[in-house]
Amino acid sequence: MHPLRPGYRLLLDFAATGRIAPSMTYAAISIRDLCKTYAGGKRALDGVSFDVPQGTIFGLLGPNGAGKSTLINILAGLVNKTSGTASIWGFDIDAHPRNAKASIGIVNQEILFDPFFTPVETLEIQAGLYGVPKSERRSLELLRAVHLEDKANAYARTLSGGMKRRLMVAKALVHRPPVLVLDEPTAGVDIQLRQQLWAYVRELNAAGTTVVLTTHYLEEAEELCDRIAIINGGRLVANEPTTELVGRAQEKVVDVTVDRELTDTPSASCFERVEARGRVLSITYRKDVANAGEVLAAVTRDGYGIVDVSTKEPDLEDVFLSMTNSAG
Ligand SMILES: Nc1ncnc2c1ncn2[C@@H]1O[C@H](COP(=O)(O)OP(=O)(O)OP(=O)(O)O)[C@@H](O)[C@H]1O
Repeated sequence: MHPLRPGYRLLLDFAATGRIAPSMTYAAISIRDLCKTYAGGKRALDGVSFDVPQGTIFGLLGPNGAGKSTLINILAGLVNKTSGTASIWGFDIDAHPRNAKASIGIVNQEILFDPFFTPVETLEIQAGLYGVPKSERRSLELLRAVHLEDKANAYARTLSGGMKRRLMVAKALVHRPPVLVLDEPTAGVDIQLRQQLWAYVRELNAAGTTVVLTTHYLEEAEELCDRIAIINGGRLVANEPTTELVGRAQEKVVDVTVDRELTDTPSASCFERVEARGRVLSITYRKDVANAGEVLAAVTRDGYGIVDVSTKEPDLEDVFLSMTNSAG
């Protein structure tokens, strides 16, 4: 038996199977009534409660200053909460801080590592900090996974910004945490690298890792995340499957091309707004007030023939703005 730290015993189970054993009994992360008031009196979190289900890619969204980093830093053990509870992989962060820490890998917004170590040394040192035995380290495998194998022996200070960020991801994974948190991982990363990073996130998730990410790229959250929570001003304003959240945007736009130049702009009580350009009418309506058939019928009532119709589904940006505005 290895002289293991308590947290590492847990990790051996993951290492033995090569997969993270799912359990139906607890959420990957569970947060209840979490509050944080900073020393100066700023209330950054105000009674936040939610669960991150195991096996999901979970998006945590919110405008600048919403409290996302505060929440992640509490999970990481870097910020002390004022009240409430949080557990990671079933381990309460107060009662079992070591096991809780061993269960999570966090990629912070800031790039943090010693510029004089090489990537492979950086990962070996991190593995040492987590008590991962030498025989179970996989520094080169991780560097390959984040496309840095050819930089394994370069000084970290010579890496580009995108490479450093990928090294941060590899560093967060050395102890095989079942939960990976990425705090704004793609800020300042170009499109190609971003796609590589997301492809790797999807791979990790497919192998069983629960992923939590904060991002300002709403369309990415929409594309990647199974479920999205939105915080604003320290409060949770939404926590739903992505499809339901998007479905909650009530406004819909239908572009109608008519059979002749528009001489006047048709109006109807079911239209929220109308814009006319040449032969095209862009009509905004509320899904809870009217349907597309009623909107089109109103256009033909005005004597226009319809040549073409296209609709635009609301994206997360619309939902996000309407929710954060109404909560504010
Ligand atoms: N150490 C601190 N002391 C005092 N106030 C703080 C401290 N850290 C954060 N805050 C304040 O708490 C609030 C929440 O900040 P936090 O960094 O958690 O937000 P965020 O959602 O992560 O924002 P961003 O997307 O800009 O990183 C902000 O008003 C911030 O100014």
